[in-house]
Amino acid sequence: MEELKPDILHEVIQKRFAQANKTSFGNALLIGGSLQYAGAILMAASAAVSSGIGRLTVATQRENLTALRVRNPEAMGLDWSHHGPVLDQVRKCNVVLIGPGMGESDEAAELVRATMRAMRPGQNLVIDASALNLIADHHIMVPTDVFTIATPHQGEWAKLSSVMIPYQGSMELNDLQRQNLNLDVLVLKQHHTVVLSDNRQVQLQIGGPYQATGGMGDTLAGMIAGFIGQFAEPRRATEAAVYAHSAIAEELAAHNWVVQPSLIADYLPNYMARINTNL
Ligand SMILES: NC(=O)C1=CN([C@@H]2O[C@H](COP(=O)(O)OP(=O)(O)OC[C@H]3O[C@@H](n4cnc5c(N)ncnc54)[C@H](OP(=O)(O)O)[C@@H]3O)[C@@H](O)[C@H]2O)[C@@H](O)CC1
Ligand SMILES: Nc1ncnc2c1ncn2[C@@H]1O[C@H](COP(=O)(O)OP(=O)(O)O)[C@@H](O)[C@H]1O
Ligand SMILES: [Mg+2]
Repeated sequence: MEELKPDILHEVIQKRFAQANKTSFGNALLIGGSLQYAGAILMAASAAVSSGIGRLTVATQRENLTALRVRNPEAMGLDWSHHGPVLDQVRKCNVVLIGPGMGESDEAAELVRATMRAMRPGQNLVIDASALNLIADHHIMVPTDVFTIATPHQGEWAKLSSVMIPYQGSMELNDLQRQNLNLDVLVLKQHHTVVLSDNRQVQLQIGGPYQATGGMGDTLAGMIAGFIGQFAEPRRATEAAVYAHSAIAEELAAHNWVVQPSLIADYLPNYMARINTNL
């Protein structure tokens, strides 16, 4: 399979134009974070903010909103139990990330279903973690007219696609199920993650076991949403985020036994400036 190369970063990460304002860099909505898994959506939010998204709203369980405001005052917050305002925001933004730390309650399933129904052509949807399991368990249809990116780990992909882990080495099988599930891009996370889309299959050749820690995927999901929100062409933006996430981890691993996912978000603005400076 073709290697995902660093060229993707130069292609995707574009210098900001002088007259730009926050509306020039996307409007993202992140949905997730039950009481038990609040950290997942907070890590995703930090990653999206650090990536440079123009505007960010997080819909989460009410009790998590104070932590969100303390950790990322840049983000706006919504109580996810009020579907009306959440769905209004779904319609306004150009990218939605749903799933990190969402949990698998019936209420969470209802919100996944309602979000999918509210989305319109031209919008982008990143589906991660609990949302993938909810889609599988509740037979929720992924919309065909929205650009969708799924980011499962191998356990989540086995459940969603019925391609069991020993068979996931077959890109033919994975890609067939990607298409059957109406997914435009499949980011199948593992050591050397693969990214599958129409007529293109690439594999990451960087990164390592210093990334094997909870929250690493939540951080990647926030980066993908942040990159898609502000850079043209969602497939390339996804690939760039996948590359940058592991490249930063690899840099940090030179001096750190384990790479804390939050540290990746902290280093992201510096890493991006080294790819393409705004000066
Ligand atoms: N701080 C927070 O708030 C955090 C919150 N988080 C959030 O919590 C939610 C639940 O996440 P989770 O980690 O409890 O279980 P989850 O990923 O659903 O796995 C379930 C089972 O699948 C398997 N499995 C797992 N990985 C696999 C792999 N790579 N390859 C193959 N199989 C794999 C494994 O089953 P086993 O193989 O052990 O039978 C595992 O027990 C989710 O929304 C997430 O975003 C986390 O991000 C952590 C930090
Ligand atoms: N041994 C490894 N080598 C390279 N990358 C890894 C390794 N282990 C985990 N990762 C990366 O860490 C992330 C884990 O994602 P995920 O399982 O969704 O974590 P979480 O849900 O806890 O945030 C993925 O991007 C995966 O590729
Ligand atoms: Mg995950």
